[in-house]
Amino acid sequence: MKVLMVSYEVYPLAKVGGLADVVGSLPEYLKKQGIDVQIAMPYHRVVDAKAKTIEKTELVLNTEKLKENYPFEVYKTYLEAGDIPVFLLKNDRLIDSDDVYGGSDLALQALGFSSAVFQLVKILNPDIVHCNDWQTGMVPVFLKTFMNEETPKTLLTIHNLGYQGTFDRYYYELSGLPEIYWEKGYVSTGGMFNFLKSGIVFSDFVSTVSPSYAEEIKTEEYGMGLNTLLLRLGERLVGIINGIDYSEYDPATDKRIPANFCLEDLSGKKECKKVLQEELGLACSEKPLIGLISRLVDQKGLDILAQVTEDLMKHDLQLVILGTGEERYEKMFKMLAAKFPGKVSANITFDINLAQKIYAGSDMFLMPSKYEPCGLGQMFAMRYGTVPIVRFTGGLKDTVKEFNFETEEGNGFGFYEYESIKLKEAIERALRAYNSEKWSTIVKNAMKTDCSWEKSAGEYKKLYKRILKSERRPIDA
Ligand SMILES: Nc1ncnc2c1ncn2[C@@H]1O[C@H](COP(=O)(O)OP(=O)(O)O[C@H]2O[C@H](CO)[C@@H](O)[C@H](O)[C@H]2O)[C@@H](O)[C@H]1O
Repeated sequence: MKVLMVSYEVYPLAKVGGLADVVGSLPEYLKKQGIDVQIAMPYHRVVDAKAKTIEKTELVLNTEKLKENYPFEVYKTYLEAGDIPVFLLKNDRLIDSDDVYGGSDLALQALGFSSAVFQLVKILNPDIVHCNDWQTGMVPVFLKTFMNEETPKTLLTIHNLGYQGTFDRYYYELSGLPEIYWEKGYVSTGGMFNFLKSGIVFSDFVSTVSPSYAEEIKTEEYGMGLNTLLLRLGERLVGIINGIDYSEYDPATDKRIPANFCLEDLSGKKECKKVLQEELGLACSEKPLIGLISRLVDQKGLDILAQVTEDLMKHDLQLVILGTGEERYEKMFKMLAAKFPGKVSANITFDINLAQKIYAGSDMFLMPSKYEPCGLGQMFAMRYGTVPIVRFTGGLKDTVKEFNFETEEGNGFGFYEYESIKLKEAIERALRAYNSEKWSTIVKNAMKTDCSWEKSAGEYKKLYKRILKSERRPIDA
């Protein structure tokens, strides 16, 4: 079975968030399941610094379905893990920024890229095209509109419904697609061209990154205006929990952390904490150290955290933040660090090595998300013996269970209602547990939680088979 995965982010070539982690690691595990996987992504400028070798191919992909042609040259590299071919689609006019999402015209860039992928599909001839997020939402539209018998089936994975890629109608006119799609509301919401919705309407199957989120997005509360459409998908909407790469992220062998450790010998974790405290100017002590690594955006529950930070500071604890995002949150954490030196460290930067040190050196990991399609942070944290404190929503609900002092089951702490008081109570429960004799049991339970890709890659394989067997989905289903 041949699968072409299409994504804007692929770790290590270009990473902004969790999308990169998933598309950078899942293919290796799919290959182990016997699937022939290839990847297509834009040739972002950052790729040059991350790829070991890049070769130019003879291929040029014309965006002939669009009103104007934006030729994409095709380069090729490989993901070291699993030796997976990656096609890099290059057009310097459209990809004109050092930042993955910093392009001067992101709508045109994504439209051009998707149209070029359509041409690439005709050349590579996969059985399934597996698209990811709004940036690739137009690929299924081009495929279904101009399809013949050989056209592959399509799967669109939603990593985050909060980002739909909505743009002015002007871009729909550039797409060269039939006006009837607009009239029927297949490609728009509220008078705007909506890339993600287009992808959902035109894909054969849609998946998201946890079973709970797959249920949640059918409701008004989480559906971001697309709940009715998602509900109508019925069996064609599937939730598969993400995994993390257990060979790359292994506390027993990870070279990015100051000392290695494992379930049987946790002494290295203490060393990681000490070095982290020293590096970040925190007082070296046994006090519980809470880490938070996140894009600093509303989704991540930072508004309810803001309401309780002062109260939390009354406790004997330390807090390390790593993130970038909305200015108000960046400012909030900087001010907190200034007010509580030695107790709070705010690192407003993007640094994957520091992230690793925080996952390994913290005692607890905070993720109070308003919504969370899957969440990888809590998985990395647990792998490194760091106990998650989460809001039980989406993938957080599927991976973290409240520790029960009687049965000694559970790998973390959490709360359901999106309220600051509930968050504060969950943190306080974790702090009490830290000072109890049960703490090492909780740490070990977290480390024993299986977040590896093996099982989920098997689920994707089953889904691909199901997609191949099923009828093509009519556009207006
Ligand atoms: N400043 C910084 N420096 C270094 N590393 C940083 C960083 N800020 C964030 N990261 C890293 O970026 C990744 C974030 O992944 P998440 O899955 O937790 O969230 P994200 O919202 O980006 O992903 C979306 O897609 C993923 C993948 O499907 C879903 O799990 C998730 O729920 C959904 O919101 C982690 O690897 C984290 O360590």
